[in-house]
Amino acid sequence: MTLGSLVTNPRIMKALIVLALLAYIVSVWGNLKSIRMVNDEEQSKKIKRSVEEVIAPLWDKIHELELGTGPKYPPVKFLSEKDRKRILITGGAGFVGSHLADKLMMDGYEVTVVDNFFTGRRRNVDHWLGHGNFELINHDVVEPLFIEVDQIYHLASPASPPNYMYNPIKTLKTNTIGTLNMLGLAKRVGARLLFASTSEVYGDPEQHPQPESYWGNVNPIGPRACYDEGKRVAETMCYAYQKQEGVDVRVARIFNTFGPRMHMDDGRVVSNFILQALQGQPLTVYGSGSHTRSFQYVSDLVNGLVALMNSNVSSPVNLGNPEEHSIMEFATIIRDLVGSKSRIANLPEVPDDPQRRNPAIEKAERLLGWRPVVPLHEGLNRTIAYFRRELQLQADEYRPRARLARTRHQPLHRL
Ligand SMILES: O=c1ccn([C@@H]2O[C@H](COP(=O)(O)OP(=O)(O)O[C@H]3OC[C@@H](O)[C@H](O)[C@H]3O)[C@@H](O)[C@H]2O)c(=O)[nH]1
Repeated sequence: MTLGSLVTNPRIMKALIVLALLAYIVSVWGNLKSIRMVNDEEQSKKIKRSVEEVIAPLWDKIHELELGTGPKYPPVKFLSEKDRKRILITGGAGFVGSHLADKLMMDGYEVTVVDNFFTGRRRNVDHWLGHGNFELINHDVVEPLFIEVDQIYHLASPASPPNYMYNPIKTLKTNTIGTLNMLGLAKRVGARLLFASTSEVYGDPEQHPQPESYWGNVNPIGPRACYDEGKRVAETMCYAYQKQEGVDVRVARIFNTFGPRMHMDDGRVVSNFILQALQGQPLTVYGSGSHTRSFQYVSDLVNGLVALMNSNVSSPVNLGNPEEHSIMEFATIIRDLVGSKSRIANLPEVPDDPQRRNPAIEKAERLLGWRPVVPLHEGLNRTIAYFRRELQLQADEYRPRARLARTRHQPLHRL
């Protein structure tokens, strides 16, 4: 059969056309496949690149941790096992408690902070989180606590008048049931307990300055009674446990204290005046402003608490700075230090407000070798700097306002 006859044969011709078509399809499919393979390769390279970008910082972090260059803590002294006491601070995330935690941590002790975060804040102690000597427990002292410790600083309680008056029953429970629970713990584990009492046990004092021997002048049914009487009965409990159960107790009567980490809007006079001066608001003086207070800086107080805890003085000791000012003087001092043009506004006086307060500190000087050393202006400047920073940090989120007391003449005047 010749080639010509093959081409002219229609059946063979059809078969040749089908074959040619098949060959074409196969070649097109082959080309497509090779194009797809090139795309796939590029895609997987891209994915690999972006995964590397995400993972790289994690590798750096792991490397950092391996080298021990992770979170940086303030320098901590090394103490041998024998000297490294286990210390509990109730209310340790609060204003005074967190400064005390700093000191005890830096001195090398094992510190357990217990707080219910009613007025305490996690960020006051978050620079210690993760440290081997530090533990933070979210717990309310109104419930019993079972841990092993050598010393207990029992500070848990709201301290600013608007805060402690906000829920008087809770303030009473914290100072009574809470103190019973902590004394029970001290008894069980043989720990020494220091109770943070207050100058408010002297009420509106008729003796001036106030020595520890003064019994006070407290209205037992007034608006401040939940705190004043709560603290007074807590002192009674300490000495009952000492007498009946042999618990080793210390009682610090703490006078007005200020410093960084005070709540900006907790309603105390220092925080109110600084905030008002920084925001150009009127400084609110309750009554004529002739009543007096004596203010100590927080680091002085912390040194006093530690000296008292480690002393052999078990009767109450005043801790305060005897430099006394009228509230009106105090308003002008703060306004001048802030450099503010705020005016001073006199509001109605608050009920049962103690008229004069000044600590007699001879006992602390004689028996503890302690006296306050930070001058008022220096402490105020540090506190003002802290409030300025806080206001900047919070500028985008929320504008704190000074909190005003409830007065005899409700509602409060508009300023
Ligand atoms: O805006 C304000 C706030 C307060 N004040 C006055 O300033 C004085 C001090 O008031 P604070 O609220 O700071 O503190 P107080 O002295 O009343 O109570 C304090 O006493 C000692 C501690 O135990 C407690 O921290 C707290 O109860 C009071 O006379 C108060 O009436 C003002 O005039 N204007």
